[in-house]
Amino acid sequence: MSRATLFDKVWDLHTVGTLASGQTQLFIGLHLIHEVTSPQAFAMLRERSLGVLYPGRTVATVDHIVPTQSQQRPFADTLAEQMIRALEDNCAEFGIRFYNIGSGSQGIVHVIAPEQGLTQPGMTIACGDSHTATHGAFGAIAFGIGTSQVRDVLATQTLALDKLKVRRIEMNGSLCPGVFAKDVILHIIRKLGVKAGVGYAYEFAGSTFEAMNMEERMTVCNMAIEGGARCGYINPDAVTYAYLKGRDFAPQGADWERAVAWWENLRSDPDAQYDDTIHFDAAEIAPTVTWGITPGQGIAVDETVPWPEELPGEDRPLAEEAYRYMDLAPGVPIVGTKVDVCFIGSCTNGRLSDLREAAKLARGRHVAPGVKAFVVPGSERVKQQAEAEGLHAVFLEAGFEWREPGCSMCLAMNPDRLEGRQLSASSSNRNFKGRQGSARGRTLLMSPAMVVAAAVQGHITDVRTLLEATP
Ligand SMILES: CC(C)[C@H](C(=O)O)[C@@H](O)C(=O)O
Ligand code: SF4
Repeated sequence: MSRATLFDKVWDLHTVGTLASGQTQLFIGLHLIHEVTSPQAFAMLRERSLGVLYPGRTVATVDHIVPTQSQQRPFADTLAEQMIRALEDNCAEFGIRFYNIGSGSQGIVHVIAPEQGLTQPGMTIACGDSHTATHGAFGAIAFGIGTSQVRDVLATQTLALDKLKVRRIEMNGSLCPGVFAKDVILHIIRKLGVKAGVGYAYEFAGSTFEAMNMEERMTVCNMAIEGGARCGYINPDAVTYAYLKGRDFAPQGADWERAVAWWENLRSDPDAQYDDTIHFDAAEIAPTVTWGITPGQGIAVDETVPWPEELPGEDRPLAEEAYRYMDLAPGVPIVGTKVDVCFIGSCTNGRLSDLREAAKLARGRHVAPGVKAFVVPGSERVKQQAEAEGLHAVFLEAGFEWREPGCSMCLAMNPDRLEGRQLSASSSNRNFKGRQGSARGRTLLMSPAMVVAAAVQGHITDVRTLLEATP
């Protein structure tokens, strides 16, 4: 198998057969489920009197609907209570491992699987959730699926799929101070657009990604879908293996050596054929922030909101819609935009290294008057580790709230919501209209460090100006 990409190799190794439709029947190694997209799938199984074929290959957690303040049961929200009950019942009935609240391992699905070593190189991973590409950071082929496909995986452990093309996104060089993995992916999406990846898997390659730790790689792969790519991945390397070694579900002893040799074998060949290759230079990336209503409407923090004439013709109608919705005028600097709410968390930036970066900047500073700022760890383990390091104390002292793990205000299927026209500085991945709970609420996406900068200044701030003053 020379001249093959990791994507090709993993796809071929998991191909059960070709269906009459021409689609591939693909075996799914790991299936992750949460409370939002699974109940109907289980209902469909029951309707057809089907069971779960390999219950050991499905792992469940609860994340979207969990309150991040009082988690006392029954939840105040009866719909949320019903959803968690349904998951509890389904997992009990079908013998599926469930990381429930208080288990010590609950959290956002894309945070908990990697931290337990469930996510491994060369796997096929599916989840009824569009940000499943996060797991591609390990060199897995991981993608989001719909509820009827969740049913298919439960019943057959396979999916009927069309093979994707592969685009290599090569970035080389070091990131400038104040520039993080989040800025890298916001920059890529800004340059390529939110639809460019449709029909593609994105392979992120080059020295910039090689220099990233696993959590940074997850941040990048997490947002592949925001660039239209259903799946994004990075070839596994020594960084991947060092992260995985010793985790709960990682291979042990002699199996470990065998696994590493196998994973190495799955890396894209040096002369692999790609359907497309795009080059970026890391040095050209500045702290990046979105000004509009898609993750592609981003600018460097020291730029002004773009004029329609500066944008390609096809992007102008959406820009007009965004000026109106966001109440931001073209030509105006984004720095200085007043913020109401500052949110650090989500499957993009709710991991320990994100909280460490944020705490570094928050230390010795205070949230500006009138700003509500809160930190939501991505999982119970992240919370526990952060507390062991004293990060929670740094945040609390700086005037941030310190919450229980969950998706929280990333999409506001829980009590954490914007109100009215509030504007949020958010470390999450989507800035769609109404995304954070209020039909007219506004979201600016940025790195956790930029969220802290906004929180302490009360307005969008170039994090580099604070870094210079950070001891
Ligand atoms: C609720 C879920 C299906 C949804 C997704 O697919 O991504 C959510 O996680 C999101 O981020 O919008
Ligand atoms: S944190 Fe946000 S993006 Fe991630 S799974 Fe939850 S709702 Fe979706």
